[in-house]
Amino acid sequence: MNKLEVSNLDLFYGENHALKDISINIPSRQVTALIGPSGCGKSTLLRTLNRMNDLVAGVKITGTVAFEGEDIYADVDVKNLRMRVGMVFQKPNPFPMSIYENIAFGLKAQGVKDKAVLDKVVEDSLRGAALWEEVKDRLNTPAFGLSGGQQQRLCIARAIAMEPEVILMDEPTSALDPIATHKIEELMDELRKKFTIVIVTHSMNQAKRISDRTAFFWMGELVEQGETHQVFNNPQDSRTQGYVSGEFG
Ligand SMILES: Nc1ncnc2c1ncn2[C@@H]1O[C@H](COP(=O)(O)OP(=O)(O)OP(=O)(O)O)[C@@H](O)[C@H]1O
Repeated sequence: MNKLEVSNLDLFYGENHALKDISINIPSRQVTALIGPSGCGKSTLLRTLNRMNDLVAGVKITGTVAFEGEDIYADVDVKNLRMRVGMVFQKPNPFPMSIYENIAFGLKAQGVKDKAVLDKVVEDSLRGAALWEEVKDRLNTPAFGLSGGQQQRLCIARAIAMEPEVILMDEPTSALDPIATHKIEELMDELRKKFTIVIVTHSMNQAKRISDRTAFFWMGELVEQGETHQVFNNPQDSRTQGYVSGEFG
């Protein structure tokens, strides 16, 4: 089943035609990787999936993005959409508060006050992000005291706490060292059991290691998409072939 279906999507930043007639299906509970050279539109596409581009002045979008069959650019509650389609950014961005409060923040904003409920969500989310064991004895200390890799897992835990259906990840490991990157990649195997994941990555090895499907972008076009092993081992388009073999990009 497809969680998201993008059809004939065009996006302009003013005069810049950044996405050209994109159609792509994102299957449930799989990891879909978006790859391609810098500026080809990967992050732009990612941001259209929960309407983050709405925040950019002068953006024009045509085509449809259906989430569970419903067009998210029609009359939808955008706040609710962003809860169901969460996001993890390139640079870890914990809130300037304790580890506990980082996770509890979203629920508290929704009016949840019961300490037992909050405690459980905090623990479950930190376990889900493979961070619990490292932080369980210092939940009330500032999140900024964590390492970069731990901060990124905290941001994943914060996303999980809202029980999203989809998690969008924009180069989530590009600011991390290889060991922290490895931890996040290991975590993906657990996350894909519960969530649909779309990840932008510059690392072809990362896409190969963690994704089920890969889509290759080139100058705003979606050139090729398919099962990851097929896109890397038997690309159909010469531009994909050139990119995955490291000839350019
Ligand atoms: N907020 C914005 N306002 C105007 N133009 C933008 C904005 N964000 C991206 N663009 C332009 O849209 C095009 C696609 O950019 P995008 O960031 O989606 O590419 P990308 O493939 O994610 O690149 P990178 O790998 O470098 O992050 C580029 O020409 C970029 O300059």
